[in-house]
Amino acid sequence: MAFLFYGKLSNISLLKTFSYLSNTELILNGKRSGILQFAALTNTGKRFYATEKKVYQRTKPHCNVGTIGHVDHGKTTLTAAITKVLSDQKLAEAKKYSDIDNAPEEKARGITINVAHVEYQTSARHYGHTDCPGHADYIKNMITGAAQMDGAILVVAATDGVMPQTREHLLLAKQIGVNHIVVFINKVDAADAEMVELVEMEIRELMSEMGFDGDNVPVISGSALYALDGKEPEVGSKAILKLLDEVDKYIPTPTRELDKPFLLPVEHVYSIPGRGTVVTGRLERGVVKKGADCEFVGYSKTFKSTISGIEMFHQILEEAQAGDQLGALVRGVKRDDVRRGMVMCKPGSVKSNDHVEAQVYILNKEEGGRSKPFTSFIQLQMFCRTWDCSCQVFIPDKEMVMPGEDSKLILKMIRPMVLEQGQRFTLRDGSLTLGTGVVTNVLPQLSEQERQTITEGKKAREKRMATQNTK
Ligand SMILES: Nc1nc2c(ncn2[C@@H]2O[C@H](COP(=O)(O)OP(=O)(O)OP(=O)(O)O)[C@@H](O)[C@H]2O)c(=O)[nH]1
Ligand SMILES: [Mg+2]
Repeated sequence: MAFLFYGKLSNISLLKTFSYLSNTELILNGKRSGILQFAALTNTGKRFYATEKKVYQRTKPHCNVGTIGHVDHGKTTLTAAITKVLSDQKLAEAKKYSDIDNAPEEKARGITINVAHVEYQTSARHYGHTDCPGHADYIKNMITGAAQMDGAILVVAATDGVMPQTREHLLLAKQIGVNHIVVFINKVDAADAEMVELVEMEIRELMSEMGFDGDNVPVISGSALYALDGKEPEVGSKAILKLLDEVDKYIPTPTRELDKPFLLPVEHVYSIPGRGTVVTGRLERGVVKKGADCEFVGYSKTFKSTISGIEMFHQILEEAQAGDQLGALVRGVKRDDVRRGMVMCKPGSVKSNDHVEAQVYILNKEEGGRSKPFTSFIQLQMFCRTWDCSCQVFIPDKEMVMPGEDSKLILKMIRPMVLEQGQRFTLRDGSLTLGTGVVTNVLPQLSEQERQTITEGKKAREKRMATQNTK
């Protein structure tokens, strides 16, 4: 943030010399007062300074990427090098290594993640780029979607080749649906050509083994350090530009949520005398028009209706877009037919389900989680969109999950709800948040008998808890 002006507010004439001030952030007596408005300034007589605040201009498609890979392979150096090389073309602000590595803390659902968000552009796109300082931060960031990646740059040092965290990050990326990965073989200044070739073969093989298109993934080799230091452009800055070119081409621009069939998780249901039933919520995706057919799905029910009116802030709309908080008047639906947690969507566009595979990060005690591990068959409450539902947990590939670990889990729910691949959720045990996760696979629906077993398990558990409390 550029420091522009410091003075007394009574001195308005001085302010006017800064014609671009209407686009600046005002800090009054140390407190941020939002975007500067001339009208708000007159006669306050307080000391202030104004700083420039950049406004995001949507001129290019946006895409979120990040660097992943083994410790010390050069993820942060590469991030800094990208901003350096692009700043020479006025497409980024150069960030120093230390600016990136001192990542600020971010809270994502009770979990603290150190994550640096860097911004840059190529001629084709605008990028948000995530770099984390440590392995644990990568794991948490990827699972919670703190900065959801549309694609990633896998950094592999030519001096080391594939290492345990190279595998782990790739596996996690595959698991949570980051399918487009561009590889950067780094540190070629410290390895011979033969070595670089071997590492490329190794990484292609590993990626194929994990279900990526190993034969065709773009692999670029270079030296992030040389690019950052402005040395030997062939392996330095030119390699970075080649990498960015491949990122532009290989990682698809995410489809805009507006292009998808509409979906609204129901928050509240009201009955308005003389008019009918109104459901409210935030439109998660798509565009909804007055007169459109809709379907309600959730809590084992599915039924159709028509949207006869849309309102936002007590004003009537013809059409609402993803992101809008709206109320929809629905024809022929009784108040008791709909409840919070159902979704209102384009007919046939989603299904409910009660059995999923997920990748979950379990909070440790400091993050507000449990202090003890848990094993299969534990009953938890799953919170997702506007609903919550009891579920039974299975750990498919280990005995128990420790706090602070991530794990694959199978979740069986007491009743079918709308669940989709890529959806994020929280697991809670009473008032304790146990973990956060992402649905990686929707599995075949449970049989009635299986669901009954979970219901009985839940009742038995509640009874046990009740007797424990009365003792
Ligand atoms: N020779 C050489 N060294 C490099 C290159 N890129 C990075 N390094 C060095 O490798 C070390 C680790 O680089 P970082 O960028 O911190 O690696 P990182 O992957 O971010 O490491 P973590 O965040 O700790 O996982 C540093 O000492 C860098 O200077 C390169 O292209 N060539
Ligand atoms: Mg780093």
